[in-house]
Amino acid sequence: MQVWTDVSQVPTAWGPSVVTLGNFDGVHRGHVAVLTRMVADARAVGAHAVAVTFTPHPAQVHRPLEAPPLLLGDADRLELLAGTGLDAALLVTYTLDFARQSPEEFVRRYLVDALHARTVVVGRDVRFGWQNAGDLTTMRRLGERHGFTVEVIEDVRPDDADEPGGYRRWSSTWVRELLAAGDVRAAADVLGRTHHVRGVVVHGDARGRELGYPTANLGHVAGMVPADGVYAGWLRRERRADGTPVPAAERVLPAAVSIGTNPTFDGHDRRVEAYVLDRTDLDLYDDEVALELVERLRPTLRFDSVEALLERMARDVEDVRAVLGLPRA
Ligand SMILES: Cc1cc2nc3c(=O)[nH]c(=O)nc-3n(C[C@H](O)[C@H](O)[C@H](O)COP(=O)(O)O)c2cc1C
Ligand SMILES: Nc1ncnc2c1ncn2[C@@H]1O[C@H](COP(=O)(O)OP(=O)(O)O)[C@@H](O)[C@H]1O
Repeated sequence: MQVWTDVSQVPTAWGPSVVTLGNFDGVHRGHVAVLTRMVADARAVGAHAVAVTFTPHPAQVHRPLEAPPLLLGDADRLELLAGTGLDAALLVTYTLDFARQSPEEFVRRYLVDALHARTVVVGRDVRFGWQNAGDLTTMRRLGERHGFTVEVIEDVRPDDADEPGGYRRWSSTWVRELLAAGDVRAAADVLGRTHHVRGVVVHGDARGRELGYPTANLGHVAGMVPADGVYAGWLRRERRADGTPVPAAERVLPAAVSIGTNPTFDGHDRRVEAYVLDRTDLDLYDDEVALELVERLRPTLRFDSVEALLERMARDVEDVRAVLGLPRA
């Protein structure tokens, strides 16, 4: 998949294209269903499939105080978009200047002149252009003027959509709610994969090693951090600080993940840290790692003594083994 960060980077001879617009935060099952179908349609008519997407999230520009936490960082979002088979993604830097374009200007510059859109795929509730002035009717009118068709995508429903109790459409909002409640299992059902966060390993309070549980502390976490608590998961070593490759057998390691302020030690900062089971020999400092969160085991607790915390951590580790299907120690 080609990635352009500005419309000027689109090759002049690019196209024809089938284009869709969206934030695609989380690249959840609804997004994937729409995008894979769009890719198939584009292939069938010999066109390129392109997604136009934005960074930062428009809500962060227009309503920074109310903007939702993003499920994924840009790198992960692009990687998952690439996985759907898209030929290209145009990652537009979203600024107030960009937002000031009229619906007509945006469509002409981006969809028509640069991407040579033959088909534009949108949801029924699409809004675009300054003050969200453009809607589906506007897009259809612009399509007639500029020679593209508009395809409206209906909700792709979960298989059990007709179950009693009704259904809820797959959405980024739903995933955020589930993560805020710590329900990473249910979030995985909506995402179609295990949720992960990513960061570079930084120095913590140098206590973990003394306790017998060294933990890799994540700095600058990308991706939505779920509710405080202890989680079973996997630590994926993605990039070593010195650029040397990680041996295949050392890439994905079982981990007990702690998210919280370490109240037992009167901590204040919220930490995201992971203990790799049965290892004390790792050096993860400055490595980029992803933490896949499979199941929440318990809330974060304030223990009366370090011994009580250690006893509980030993149990956590056994719970992690059970969740991940690893043999007991
Ligand atoms: C599996 C696991 C469970 C944990 N549970 C708690 C907890 O319930 N309460 C708490 O205060 N700290 C908890 N911690 C965090 C420890 O307090 C923390 O790892 C320790 O203070 C080391 O900090 P450091 O990495 O900054 O050196 C947990 C850590 C792990 C790995
Ligand atoms: N099993 C392990 N899980 C996580 N990190 C480990 C492990 N073994 C060694 N390490 C290394 O030890 C560091 C954590 O040690 P710790 O004493 O908790 O110090 P700090 O919290 O100050 O970084 C990690 O960043 C990593 O480089």
